[in-house]
Amino acid sequence: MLDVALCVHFDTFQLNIAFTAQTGQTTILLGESGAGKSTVLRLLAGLQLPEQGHIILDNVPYYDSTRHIVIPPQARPFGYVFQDYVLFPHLTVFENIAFGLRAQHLPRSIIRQRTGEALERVRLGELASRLPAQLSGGQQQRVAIARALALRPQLLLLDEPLAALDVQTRREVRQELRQLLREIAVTTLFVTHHYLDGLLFGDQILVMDHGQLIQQGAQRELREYPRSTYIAELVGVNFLRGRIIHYENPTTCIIQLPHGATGGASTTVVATLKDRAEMGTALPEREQEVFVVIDPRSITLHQTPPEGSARNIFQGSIIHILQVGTSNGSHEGIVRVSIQLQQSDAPLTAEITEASALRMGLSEQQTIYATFKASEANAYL
Ligand SMILES: Nc1ncnc2c1ncn2[C@@H]1O[C@H](COP(=O)(O)OP(=O)(O)OP(=O)(O)O)[C@@H](O)[C@H]1O
Repeated sequence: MLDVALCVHFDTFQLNIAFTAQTGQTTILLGESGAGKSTVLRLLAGLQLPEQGHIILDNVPYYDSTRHIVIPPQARPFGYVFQDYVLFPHLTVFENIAFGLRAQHLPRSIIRQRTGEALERVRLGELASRLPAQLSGGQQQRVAIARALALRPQLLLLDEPLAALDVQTRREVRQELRQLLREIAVTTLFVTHHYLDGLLFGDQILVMDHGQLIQQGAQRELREYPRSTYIAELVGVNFLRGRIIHYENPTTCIIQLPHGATGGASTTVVATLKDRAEMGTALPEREQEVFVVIDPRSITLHQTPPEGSARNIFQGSIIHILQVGTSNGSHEGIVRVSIQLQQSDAPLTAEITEASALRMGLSEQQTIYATFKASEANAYL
């Protein structure tokens, strides 16, 4: 197991993070630029020293402030793949990969064997004598990974491994990398600001903001129970906060949304306490603050005041309409329609098919009604 606790500060930036990861698991470190993700990798690699904490991998301490243990970077069995790969331009692919092994003064036969293995592992055997400038971005990334793997690391640190690639290559390399990480089964910490990477790679996702861990869990937990607007935006769901003012029955409650900063009138949402309905968890007190999540696919749009069974009806105007590709398993185009609600400051986003958007003739600034059922609004503590 990897057991990490790190504390450091620079001027006004304070980093404070603790987590564990199972051996062989990939952990995604997700956060905006400046959240402190690369600092965590540098601290782990020993390129920077924390002020306090510990780094313990499979019961071996590499840093422990209370026991005064500081193992230097070169003695840590950690492979580090930098964001821009940092390949030596004058060395061939083979020599780039062999570099770390040569630095360890290993016998030539061992260097040849391990470099060969790493080349095969990333399927670059045929390009061994090329220079980095003669490789595509995706191939350069594989050289950087092979260089780390040749050292047989027990922990792999990947800093935004897909960031330097264009969109198309990124898509292809993402799949390749996923396969590779599965095959090598080395404990991996994968830094990214792309939620999609988290979805594909992460056994667990750690979300960082301003040097702190703001949520931790599997992707499903983040999507179903986001604990901040930032996470909800990353995973693409609607997120509201409010107070329970009334219970209609033990699982359905009415939630008062706060008055918005720009003076929007407060309003209410009828929601379901999903955990209570499914797992019988305790009933939150009245006046208790809760979060509410609504999947954008559960929101229906209407041009005129709707009639029907939906308990939640909001009027608003369309802020923007965004094409987001096709839905799973179908070739139908999907659009996300963001609405500024009249009754509240919270925006609401609906995901509908392109065909329905066209049929309704949706355009920005247009007045629209959004509805969703109480059973589609999930409230949780
Ligand atoms: N050695 C240092 N001295 C002073 N400030 C630093 C140092 N290293 C990092 N910082 C600051 O710490 C904060 C976190 O930086 P870090 O590079 O870890 O963020 P990040 O989440 O990896 O962002 P990005 O994705 O842009 O690389 C930033 O505000 C940065 O300016």
